[in-house]
Amino acid sequence: MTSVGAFTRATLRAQRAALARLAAWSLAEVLPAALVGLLTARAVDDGFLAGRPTIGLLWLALLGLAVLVGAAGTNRTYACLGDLVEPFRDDLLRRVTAGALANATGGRVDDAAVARLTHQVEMVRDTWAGLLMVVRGFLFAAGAALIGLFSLAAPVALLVAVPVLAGLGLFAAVLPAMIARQREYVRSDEQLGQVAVAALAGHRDVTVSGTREQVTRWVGSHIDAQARVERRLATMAATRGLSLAVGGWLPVPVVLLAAPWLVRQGLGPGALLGALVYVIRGVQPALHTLVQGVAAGGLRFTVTLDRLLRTSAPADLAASTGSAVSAGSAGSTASADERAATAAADAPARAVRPETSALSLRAVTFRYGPHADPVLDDFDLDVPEGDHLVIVGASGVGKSTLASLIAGVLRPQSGTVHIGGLPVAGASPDDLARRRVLIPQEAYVFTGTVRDNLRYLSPGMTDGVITRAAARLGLSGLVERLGGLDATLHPAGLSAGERQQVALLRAWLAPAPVVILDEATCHLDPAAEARLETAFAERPGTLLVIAHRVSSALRARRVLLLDGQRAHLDSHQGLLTRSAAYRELVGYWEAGGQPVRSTPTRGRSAPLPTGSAPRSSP
Ligand SMILES: Nc1ncnc2c1ncn2[C@@H]1O[C@H](COP(=O)(O)OP(=O)(O)OP(=O)(O)O)[C@@H](O)[C@H]1O
Repeated sequence: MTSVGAFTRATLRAQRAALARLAAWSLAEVLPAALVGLLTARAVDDGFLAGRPTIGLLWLALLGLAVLVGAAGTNRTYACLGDLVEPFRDDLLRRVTAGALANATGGRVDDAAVARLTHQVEMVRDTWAGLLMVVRGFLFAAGAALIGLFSLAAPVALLVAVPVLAGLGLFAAVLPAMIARQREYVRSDEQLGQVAVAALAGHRDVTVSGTREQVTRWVGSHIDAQARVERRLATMAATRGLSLAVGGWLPVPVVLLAAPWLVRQGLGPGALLGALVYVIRGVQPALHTLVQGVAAGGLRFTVTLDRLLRTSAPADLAASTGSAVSAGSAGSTASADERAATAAADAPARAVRPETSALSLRAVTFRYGPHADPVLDDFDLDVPEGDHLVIVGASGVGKSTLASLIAGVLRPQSGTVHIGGLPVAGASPDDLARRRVLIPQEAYVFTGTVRDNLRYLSPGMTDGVITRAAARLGLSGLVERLGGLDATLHPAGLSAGERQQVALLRAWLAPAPVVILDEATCHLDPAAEARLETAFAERPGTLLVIAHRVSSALRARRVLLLDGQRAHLDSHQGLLTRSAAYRELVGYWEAGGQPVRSTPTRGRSAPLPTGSAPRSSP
């Protein structure tokens, strides 16, 4: 990848002629700065102090002429700046566009990314222009002042040069740390933005699932991090002030303290005044502009250009993927998710990060209120990777509560829950979202395009993958009925079954390897339910189903029966043989009724056997 230094050097080399023109007009611009001290000294020593005010005024008139030449120079430097900056912007834009094309997946360019990058290019162009003017201004203005000072009084020039160089050295020494802090700032600013957008976009889910407190903590931790970074940045600003004090202000007392000695060396009062004018009007503002300009725009320029060059390096990308433009070949995060989903849609037998799909609950106790009976009491459960577990039990026994505890939507009062080795307590919403998707009985859809509803858990998913997944789940007809991916979906216009199918397709596309269906097919007919459940069982990862019909239990590898007093884990056949409660439950189902809870009291759940063999593909 091209570095910021290499890119700017190459740009400057390619624009030598424009740089030479800028330098020539800059010389004209700094003419007054070079002459101001000399002409002031002449006006005072040869004119006003010598009793010849006309001569003094003539010297000042000459200074006025120099100011006019300087103004013309300033005017022309801006025209030259355009010649330097516009080709720089064009180069960068070309590079960014080429990078976006190379990053395109499935023939689609990420429009939002291109818009963001283009905006950043404009920002880099502006800061580049500012930086050129600041550095050029310092070199010419401070150079002119020091040359003027030298020709007026060489010893004063030497006295001034020492603190100026010390101030510059101090600034140069802290510059790398400043760049690092600025980079940290940009990164944490971006992260906070992403977190805020995620929290805002999901506020309905957050409210519905009662996770407001966790999300508030999560956003709050990013705000605190941002505040810490800003404080560190402010400390750097203080160091900047120190270098300005040394380089810009120290020369004044140095010259004043040395004044008696300078006068003894034969320096007239006019020359002394002229020397101070060079320091106060020339060196000091030049240094101030340099330090402030480099610290603000320069740091932004370096950090933003660095990020642009990193994110839009078509050559590097082509090298890493073997092809500059090839469907599904780019190395971005979105395309990685897409590859996972493509694998899920096209080759269900292939594993999607199965190492993250095992579940375990240890000594979990949960109650809804401090004085309520525990819904789960000292409860243990192990679900191995790739399992297909159906949870059954009477209404109100705690099946949805268990699903919410596994998903991290509820937190137990005691005990631990792990998904793929990750402790659910304290996991961020992002971490949880990467591992599990929970579809409740009342599916969540929102007003927006069908595509946005389906990509809600997998942003960046291409239409091709969505269409293939819909076909795989037998939901192409639904997508067509809804008017296609571009059509706007109005939740009120959908039946409960259609809402469930949208949510199921969305869950299928999600990168999470653990899928929890909490009566998520209860509004579908048995045939549709069977088709969708079978498809989810073939999806790589672990599947948990809270059963609505006995047929779900027949399809599962294992069945977990919650009966209030005990929990039983076995195959459907095994439970039929061994558990009277299960036989009763199946009897209710077969009679077309809803099982009701028969045992209101709860005791310690029986320790459950921990199945170990992974589910095999049917
Ligand atoms: N938010 C809540 N506040 C207080 N109690 C609750 C809450 N949600 C559920 N409960 C109670 O917790 C117990 C378990 O409820 P849960 O919904 O987990 O059972 P379930 O087995 O999923 O029932 P169903 O099959 O009817 O959905 C029930 O007694 C229920 O009334």
